[in-house]
Amino acid sequence: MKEGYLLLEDGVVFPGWFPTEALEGEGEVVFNTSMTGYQEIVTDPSYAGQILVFCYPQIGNYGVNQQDKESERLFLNGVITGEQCIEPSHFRSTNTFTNYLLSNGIPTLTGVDTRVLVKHIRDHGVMKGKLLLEKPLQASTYEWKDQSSLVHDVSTTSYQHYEGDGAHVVVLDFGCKKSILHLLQQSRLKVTVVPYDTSEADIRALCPDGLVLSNGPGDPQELSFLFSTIRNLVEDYPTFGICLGHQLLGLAYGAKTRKLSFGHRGSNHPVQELETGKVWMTAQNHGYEIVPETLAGTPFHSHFVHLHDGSIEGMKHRYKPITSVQFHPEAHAGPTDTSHLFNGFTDMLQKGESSYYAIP
Ligand SMILES: NC(=O)CC[C@H](N)C(=O)O
Repeated sequence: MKEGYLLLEDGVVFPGWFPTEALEGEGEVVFNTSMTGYQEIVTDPSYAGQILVFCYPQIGNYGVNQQDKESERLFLNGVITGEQCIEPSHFRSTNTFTNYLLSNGIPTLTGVDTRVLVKHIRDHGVMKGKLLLEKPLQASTYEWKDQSSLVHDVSTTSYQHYEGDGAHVVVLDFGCKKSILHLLQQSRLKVTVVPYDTSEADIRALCPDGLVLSNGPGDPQELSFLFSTIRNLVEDYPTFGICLGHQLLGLAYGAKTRKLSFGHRGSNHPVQELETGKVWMTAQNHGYEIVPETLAGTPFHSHFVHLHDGSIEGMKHRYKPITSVQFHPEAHAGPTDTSHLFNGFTDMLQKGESSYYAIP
């Protein structure tokens, strides 16, 4: 153990400990309220460039394993916890959480008063932070860089093909979680994952029956060079957008996005489905939202809303088979209550667009 510090961009310092190996790091400091699922969370590529604070005080109790990762590499820039378990207990565990992070080059600070830290972020909004070995100087003496090209760093660089005997779905990979691909494969779909900047002509050449716009890190507005490609494609193919994919759909049709003060990251976010009035518990990990008023000029209806702050959590095209969710129906980590949305999409691909019902 070695003393270490989190310095926030606003100058506030949180002391803690670097366990075994002291790696420094920097990134946007965000928090997740999930009590379990830490391995799925740290392997979600949407956290690229961020320092993640776990609200739940004790992390690592059941170790890490070969099955629960959402990507092969870890893309986040740091992890902050109250306490990390060094003697995990689970029949599948192959390593401690701490060693898993460090062997993947991820800085981690523990022994931090995460309750005060999370309250600070809730009051002042997410901001950049640095994990430092030496007692920090004034925040203004450091350089605070903006992150860019995050999607470029996490997307596949070549086509990935997965055989299946059903319809063919092409996944635009902005940082796709593995469990999204698993759910598509479970429906026996043939799946092709393509780099996020694949041209419209190349995607059409794959003769898809449908498209998935995946989750991914960073500000969706940075991908403005893709908006016309996305719009042209989704006009012709049934599409399901997830999280970043949902935001890109909105932007492609002229809606606007903005940053939430402290984001939605956790496994117990209630959303209401407006057509039925039903409330679902969902897994979430996003820092941006579609500005509700700007949906008015688009052919989309808001389909789900967040019950904490009324933000848009899903939308549906008025007459084309295009739907999207801001939350994560694939869960991992989190509740699987909305996994039926995948079946809705895959059924539509198998049975044809006529099975899509528009909102009157
Ligand atoms: N999980 C995601 O796809 C996140 C989308 C986007 N990067 C956001 O933070 O809002």
